[in-house]
Parts: sequence; C-alpha cells; structure tokens
Amino acid sequence: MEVGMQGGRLVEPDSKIVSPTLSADEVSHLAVDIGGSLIKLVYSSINHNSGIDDKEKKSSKECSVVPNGSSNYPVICGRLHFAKFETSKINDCVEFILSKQLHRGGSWHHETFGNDKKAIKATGGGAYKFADLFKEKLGVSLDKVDEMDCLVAGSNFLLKEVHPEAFTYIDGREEYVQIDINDLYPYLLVNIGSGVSMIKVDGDGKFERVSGTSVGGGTFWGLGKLLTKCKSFDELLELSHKGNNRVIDMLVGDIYGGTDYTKIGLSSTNIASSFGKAISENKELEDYRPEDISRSLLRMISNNIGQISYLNALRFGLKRIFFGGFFIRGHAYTMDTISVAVNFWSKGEAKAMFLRHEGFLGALGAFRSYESHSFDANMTH
Ligand SMILES: Nc1ncnc2c1ncn2[C@@H]1O[C@H](COP(=O)(O)OP(=O)(O)OP(=O)(O)O)[C@@H](O)[C@H]1O
Ligand SMILES: CC(C)(CO)[C@@H](O)C(=O)NCCC(=O)O
Repeated sequence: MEVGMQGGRLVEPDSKIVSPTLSADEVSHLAVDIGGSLIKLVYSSINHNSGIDDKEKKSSKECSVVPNGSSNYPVICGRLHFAKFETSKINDCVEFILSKQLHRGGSWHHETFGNDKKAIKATGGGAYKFADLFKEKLGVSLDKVDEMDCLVAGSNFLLKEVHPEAFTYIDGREEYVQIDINDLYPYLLVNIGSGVSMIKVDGDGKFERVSGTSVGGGTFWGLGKLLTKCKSFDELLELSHKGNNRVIDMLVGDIYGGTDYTKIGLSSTNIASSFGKAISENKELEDYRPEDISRSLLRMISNNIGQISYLNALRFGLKRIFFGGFFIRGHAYTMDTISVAVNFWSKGEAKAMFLRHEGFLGALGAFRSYESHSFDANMTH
C-alpha cells in the first residue's frame, strides 16, 4: 500500500536536499507500531527527481492515495509505504526490514547533523517488549512514542490531509465523507485492535482516552480460532461471509414465538442473546458449521463495540465516531453491524465512519513524530 506524501515537508522552490548517499526513490524514514496482534510499518521513499509518476503509480500493486491540499511550493516528492506482519512472526518483520534496509533510512541527514542515526520511531506495547530484539538483530534503538498520541496524530493527519479517507457504510454502500477541517473536532476515535480504545479527540494533541474494552479484535480472532479451527484471520473472516448467525444466536422471535416486542422497540429478528441458541439445542460444537460460528462471533463483537462506542459518544455529546484498527479490515459485515448498532442506539443521531487506512493510525502517528524532531528541520534545511 502506498501513499503519495505531502506531510508538510515543503521546501522553498529552489532549495535542494543534497545527499551523496541517496539515489532516486530511496527509503528515508521508518516508523513501527508493534501491537498485540500485528506489527505495522510505515516508511517513506523519496524521489529527488520528479513527482509520483503515473507509470510508477500504475505499477504499484498496492493502494495508493494522494493527500489533499495543494501548495505553491514544490513538495519533496515522497511516497509512504505500508506493511504489516503478525506480531507472533516478528522475525519475518525483521527480515523484511533487513532485506529492504529500512533501518538505514534517514541516516543520511543524521550523519550530516550528528544525531543518533540508529533510532527509529516506535509505538505500541511492542516498542517496549521488543526493544532488545531490534537492537540485537538490527542494531537500532526504538525511540518510543506514546500509543494514544500516535493514534490521534495518525487519525488527525488522515482526516485533514488525505482525501478521500473517511466513509460511511450504509445499506451495503460506502460513501465518502467530506471533512471540513475547521469543523472536525470534537470526535470519538474508536481503535479496534486486539483490544479497543475509545478516545475523545478535541484537536491536535488534545485528547482523552475515555473508555476501552478488552472484547475486541483479539477476542474475535482468538475465540474464532478455538471454535472453528481456522488457521488464519482471513480464513475466519472469509467464513463469516457464508454463515448465518441465526443458527446460533437466540432471536427475540425465538423467545416471543415469532412476534416482535414492539413495546421496547425490538423486532422478532433482533438478536436477544448472542450464541443463546446453543444452550437449548442438544448439539456439540462439531454440529455447528464454522461459517455460522464465525458470523455470530463477528456480529456479537462488532455489535458490542458499536454499542459501547455510541454510549461514549452520548456521554460527551459527540456526533461523529471514526472507527480504525485492523479488526475492521474493510469487511462489509463488520462495518454494517457497527453502523447499524450506532444508528440503532442513537436513533440516527450519531454517525459511524470508517477510515481507509484503518490499521495504520498508530504507525502513521509515529512516522509523523519525526517531524517534531530533527526530520522536518533537516528536510527543509
Ligand atoms: N492478518 C491478520 N492477522 C491477525 N489478525 C488480524 C489480521 N488482519 C486483521 N486482524 C485483526 O486485527 C486485530 C489487530 O488489529 P491492530 O493491528 O489494529 O491492533 P494491535 O495493534 O495488534 O492491537 P493493540 O493495539 O490492542 O495492541 C487482530 O486482533 C485481528 O482481529
Ligand atoms: C492495552 C491497549 C491500549 C494496547 O494497545 C489495547 O489493547 C486496549 O485498548 N485494550 C483495552 C483495554 C481496556 O480498556 O479494557
């Protein structure tokens, strides 16, 4: 996945970055977000000669978006690259970094300016847990950046600079949302990773983590793995496409003899109890199709997160809720369930929106933190 980058690194029209060691399209900076389930990398390459040329864009196998915003200044042509690895396979990640020499990026100006050339920005719990491993295998230190700071910085960057980034998912249709950057705050950011963080965002660097839940993406993947014997997250997600949650979930109609419970606003098809049917049937786990289990699980977790998110939005009078994190994976059923939950509980008052770069908020935030240090100053030097 790639992103053309503006990122605020503007240079005066005639200024040049001179580096004897850089060739065109060389990696300049790397940031990592090491979470409970996944490691996310964001790195930039700089092309000194031209803008992002069309041929190159077309040849890219991965998604590419160009940030919004025009400038009268030539922008240092850069491209953001995204990659992810399972945290349990951290050695693959290390291999990838080594093979592309990503950890060497940025050393050109660091050498010039005498900074610590062997530190990369890192966020997530793994920035602590795996610091020794990075030092040992790559010879780099991890310059730790707070996870919540990074999530918010990444989200604000995407919402302000990258269009189209946020979209609603209603009745099976994605619709991109025009963001008015003068009317962006406050909003609720719900990051669904292994666990879930809910953050009230009031501005750049102005936020409060107002809630969270341990029932998140790790729960879906962990329980799903145990219950279906799936070998990968993608397989589990794929199964959910073909499943029917009504086989396992107890519906209002199952309890009310097929009728709605109109008085409290529940229709016969609403879920009364997730997985509730399993208690009344003389069935073993093997008697259920993995597809149905996956679907019920996905529904249960997405619905629960949607509901808690709405309650927190209500607590603070927030109308906009942006959902990020790799649990979402642009998956239709997940987004639909979350959207319906938010819409249902808020009676249409609050809106669920999703971010295209969902799982990369933290890594992007860490990447952006180079700017506040030497990166920006040196780049514009
Ligand atoms: N290929 C994959 N392998 C494993 N999990 C995946 C994959 N793709 C999506 N997921 C889902 O995404 C979740 C991880 O999301 P994300 O990377 O945003 O969080 P994290 O940083 O690992 O977690 P935390 O922030 O809680 O430490 C997993 O728990 C799983 O539900
Ligand atoms: C612990 C973190 C922040 C690590 O990313 C995340 O997994 C999370 O927000 N978990 C939910 C914890 C809770 O608030 O109950």
